[in-house]
Amino acid sequence: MKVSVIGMGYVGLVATCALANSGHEVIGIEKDVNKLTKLRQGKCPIFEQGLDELLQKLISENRIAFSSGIEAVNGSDIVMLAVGTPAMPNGRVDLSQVYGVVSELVKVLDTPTILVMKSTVPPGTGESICQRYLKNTKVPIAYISNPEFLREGQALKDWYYPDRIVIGGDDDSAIEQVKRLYGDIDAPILVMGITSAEMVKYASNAFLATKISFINEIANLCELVGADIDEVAPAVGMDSRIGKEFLRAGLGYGGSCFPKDTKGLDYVSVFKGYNFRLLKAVIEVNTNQRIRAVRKLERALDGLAGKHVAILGLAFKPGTDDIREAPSLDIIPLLLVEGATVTAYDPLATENARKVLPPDVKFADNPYDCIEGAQAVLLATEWPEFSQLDWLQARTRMKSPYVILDGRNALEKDELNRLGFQYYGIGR
Ligand SMILES: NC(=O)C1=CN([C@@H]2O[C@H](COP(=O)(O)OP(=O)(O)OC[C@H]3O[C@@H](n4cnc5c(N)ncnc54)[C@H](O)[C@@H]3O)[C@@H](O)[C@H]2O)C=CC1
Ligand SMILES: O=C(O)[C@H]1O[C@H](OP(=O)(O)OP(=O)(O)OC[C@H]2O[C@@H](n3ccc(=O)[nH]c3=O)[C@H](O)[C@@H]2O)[C@H](O)[C@@H](O)[C@@H]1O
Repeated sequence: MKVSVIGMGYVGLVATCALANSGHEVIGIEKDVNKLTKLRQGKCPIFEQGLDELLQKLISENRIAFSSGIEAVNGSDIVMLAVGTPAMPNGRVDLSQVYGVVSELVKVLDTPTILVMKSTVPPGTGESICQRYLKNTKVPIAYISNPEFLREGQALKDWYYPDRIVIGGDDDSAIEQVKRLYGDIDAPILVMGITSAEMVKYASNAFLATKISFINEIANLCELVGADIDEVAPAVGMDSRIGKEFLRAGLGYGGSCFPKDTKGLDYVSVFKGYNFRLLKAVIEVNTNQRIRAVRKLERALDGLAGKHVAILGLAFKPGTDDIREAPSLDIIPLLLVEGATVTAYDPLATENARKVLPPDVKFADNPYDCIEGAQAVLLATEWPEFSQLDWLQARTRMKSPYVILDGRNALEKDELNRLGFQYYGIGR
């Protein structure tokens, strides 16, 4: 099939490469000329294991193309939208990129097509687009909601092996065409109304965020009653009705989607006159989890003023250079405000973090230099290299009282205590 994908962010680029790799004729459309130049050279603007290689292979085999002009969509069987839907400060979803593209599309399209919404948009958006933009177009444009569930760091695997494919629409022929798009993927395909498909995406992210905030609350309680979350969480998760995934306690969820989608769904609820209390609590617990970490450091160091804290890990999770809504970005400014000195290290995300963190943060080239002279280490992202660190050597680089706050429960507590550290985890 001939497919245009608009927006070469994370999702758009993965979709473009994966669809081209599946044999579709794909053109990726991006308005940011810097990104476009990189893409044409075979360089991904984001880090994702295996994506650079796939992009280069597709370019060398002439199986992928990029354009900055939206007119390139003409002749496509499917036009897929993967532009950003960021949160506004009040939590409302900023749909300006989506509406901007849709209003341009209806002007330039001169061949019938199917508009497939990959971006995460609040329930009701698709119906509103159909009413406002797709009623009296020059050529017929069908609308399909097709939310994406991939995770950063394993995006290609998630694309090819999804748990389900959700197709929301009411045009049978368009639904069949979109099913063909995923013809090589072996997964259940669920067809439903447009608004239900949009809700599936928000409900899924909100539920996963709820699991994380729930286990964080249990971990906080474990600390008070003397239980160990490492023993509790796996045993709880073994109940197949609960499931073992997303029960890792830590500094709370970050990333480009859970924070914005939970706030976005809460905004929709308020707007519709519904008080989604549980969701509000999930968001509040997530914020508090960062603050609790700062307070733990403050107690362990007997105040933060004049103390040196080393931060290991800046990305919102390992395997990515993405720092959007990362716990480190909330915690570091709090430490600075309390008068601490901060050094930081991340194997991939330093350059991205440097652009947004205050200038007084010092960045190290390796974990040992980061730890040098620090009284406390906060492990904020569970990169494997941190668990494999020579902690004995690390201790010789630190100063008393040798505090480790393991914000991801990724380190060997007993071993670190044996080496003379004051170890603190989350609920262990
Ligand atoms: N990042 C992720 O892991 C996932 C994201 N999503 C959803 O996918 C959507 C996209 O997310 P990201 O890829 O992270 O977004 P992003 O914000 O990183 O990228 C969006 C891209 O669209 C481009 N763009 C905006 N307007 C354009 C226009 N008129 N013409 C051409 N290009 C245009 C921007 O320049 C940018 O490169 C969001 O709705 C997000 O919620 C869904 C699942 C996973
Ligand atoms: O809508 C999206 O953008 C995507 O959001 C998440 O994917 P992603 O943000 O890439 O990352 P996750 O692996 O889900 O982790 C999100 C955050 O939760 C945290 N987390 C995750 C699991 C856990 O048990 N505990 C925990 O604190 C991670 O550290 C990370 O900060 C979802 O997992 C995807 O299904 C979804 O498509």
